[in-house]
Amino acid sequence: MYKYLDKVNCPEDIKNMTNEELDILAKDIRKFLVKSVSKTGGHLASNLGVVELTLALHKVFESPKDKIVWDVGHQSYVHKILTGRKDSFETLRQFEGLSGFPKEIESPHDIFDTGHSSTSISVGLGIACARDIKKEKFDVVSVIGDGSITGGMALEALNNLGYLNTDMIIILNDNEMSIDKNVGAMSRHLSSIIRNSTMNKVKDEVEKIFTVTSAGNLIYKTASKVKDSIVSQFTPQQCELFESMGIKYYGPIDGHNIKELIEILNKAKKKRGPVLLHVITKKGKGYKYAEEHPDKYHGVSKFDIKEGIQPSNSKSISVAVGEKLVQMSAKDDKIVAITAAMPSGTGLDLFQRAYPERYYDVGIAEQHAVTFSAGLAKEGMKPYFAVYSTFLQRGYDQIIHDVCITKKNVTFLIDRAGLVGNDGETHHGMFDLSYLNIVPNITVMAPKDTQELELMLELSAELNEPVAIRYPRGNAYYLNKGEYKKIEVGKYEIIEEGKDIAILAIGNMVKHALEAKEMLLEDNINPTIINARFLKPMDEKLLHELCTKYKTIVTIEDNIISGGFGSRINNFIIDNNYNVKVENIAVSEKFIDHGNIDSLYEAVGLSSKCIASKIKKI
Ligand SMILES: Cc1ncc(C[n+]2csc(CCOP(=O)(O)OP(=O)(O)O)c2C)c(N)n1
Ligand SMILES: CC(=O)[C@@H](O)[C@H](O)COP(=O)(O)O
Ligand SMILES: [Mg+2]
Repeated sequence: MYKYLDKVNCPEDIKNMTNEELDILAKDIRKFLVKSVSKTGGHLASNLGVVELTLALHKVFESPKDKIVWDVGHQSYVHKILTGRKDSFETLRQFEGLSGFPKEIESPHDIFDTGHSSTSISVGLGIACARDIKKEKFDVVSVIGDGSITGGMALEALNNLGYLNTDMIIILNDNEMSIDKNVGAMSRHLSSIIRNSTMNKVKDEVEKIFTVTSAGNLIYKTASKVKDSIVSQFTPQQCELFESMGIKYYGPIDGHNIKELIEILNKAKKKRGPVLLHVITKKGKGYKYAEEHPDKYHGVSKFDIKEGIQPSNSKSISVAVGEKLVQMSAKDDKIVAITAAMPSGTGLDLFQRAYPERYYDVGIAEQHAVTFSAGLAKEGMKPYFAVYSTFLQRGYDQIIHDVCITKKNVTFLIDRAGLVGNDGETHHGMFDLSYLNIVPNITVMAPKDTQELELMLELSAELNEPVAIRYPRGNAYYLNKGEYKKIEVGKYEIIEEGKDIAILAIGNMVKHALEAKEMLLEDNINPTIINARFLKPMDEKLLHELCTKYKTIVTIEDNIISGGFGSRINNFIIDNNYNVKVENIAVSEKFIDHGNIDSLYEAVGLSSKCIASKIKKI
């Protein structure tokens, strides 16, 4: 099956391989990646794009003495294959299996845990500065994509790096893609460099002349000589973007030419001060479907290699949100939609197609997205910022400072709220109920199912204040339980009457509570099930009734236990001196690993079975 891959178990195994052997190994690795990820799911296109780059890095540098820091880290599978973890790939992103991101606990070669984008230059600079204080000698390389470098943190780090003039190398892996097509002025500038580069110009001339005359050899040597000038003289090319910050720019460099990469990296090692290598790669390289659709093959579930990803007939909650927002926008031309580089993930790609003039993809820039939305609201627009819960953490100060203090009319569509599963601790949206609980002036709601989510979207359109609607990752689902009519702010819903115990479940935990009730009925326990639609404002009237009528109150939330929905109910009970027993069922105060969502719910005690057994114990 593989010519060389079976002999490679650590970076030392490739040190003496020739470029031709490395090219064959690259083919092996691509075959392995497609085969393995098609079985487990994971990030495919980004990894296919960095095979030669990763081989060259491990050929030239001595990891882990030299530090290679991967930005986001979704493209670190090749790095993991080369550093002794090839045989664990069938456990990729599974519960207690290999992580899909760099993990310090997994290998000394994983220098720093990543998952959120744009952190690698800050990390690299910190490591390099510590190295210099300790007067140690090793190289620091941060590998960052053209999408991730648009993140504010990366620009802050570049500014500081140029100022400190620290010895470190930045590899800008430019495939002109974020998850979807990359956006922004930086991306446009970098693409213009690629288009105008001598590398491409020479290539075009050679191809043009080569096809016209038979003097191919002569012209071919000329071309390689010109291309070599970037490599041999290693003179920084003009790129104001970085040079103006004191960062020496070299590029564009062919990110699939191992020979060129190794030569350039060896030269970069010898340079003093900050060096940026602009490496051009193709996202999805080597697998036809991924080359043609790098966005669809960015993050994949299991698929058939021959057929490729087949369209699924189930609709995601995000698509339902996108459809509803499009529908609402037909009647309200003040609605504008904002995403931070996640149009397809949040369903806003539907909005972009319907109302391109009222749609903004700001790049991987959540802080900017929040305050940009506040600016839009200032002038009477009705901005909807759709963002994953975990990534909204990046814009937390902006939520307080720019939206809530002056009650700007911004609605946050918080997608991937709660545990997300295979992406693990850097991606679980398990803090938003807590981090919003303490912010004044914002209404926070969570629907029991997708139909109620649409009703909440309709309600948000009538409100003129900060609003957040949080909903989980996954396919649209419909409980057909309880009522589905216009929602009143702060009103919970009694879904099923019972006795002795009142269960207040919020958001997707209503479904788990109803399933748990089915199990409890077998033990003659018949709890009342309340759909606590709002983290805040609370339904105080109903809470007073519940605390008078029931001896035990149970709260359930797909969120960390500290400071979330349950703690809000606890405060109500304490503040009103009710003598009721309270049980908060939530994610305990620790970070939760990756794994499929059902095994995680089981592990943290949020599965309906765990809920039922906890309530039985009460
Ligand atoms: C703060 C943050 N926002 C959004 C994401 C989601 N995300 C993961 S990878 C990615 C695109 C990264 O593009 P690029 O850096 O160019 O890497 P490529 O996949 O093209 O190699 C995005 C937006 C994230 N990981 N972190
Ligand atoms: C690496 C990254 O942050 C994204 O690719 C993320 O993994 C997408 O998550 P979903 O699969 O939930 O859209
Ligand atoms: Mg990219």
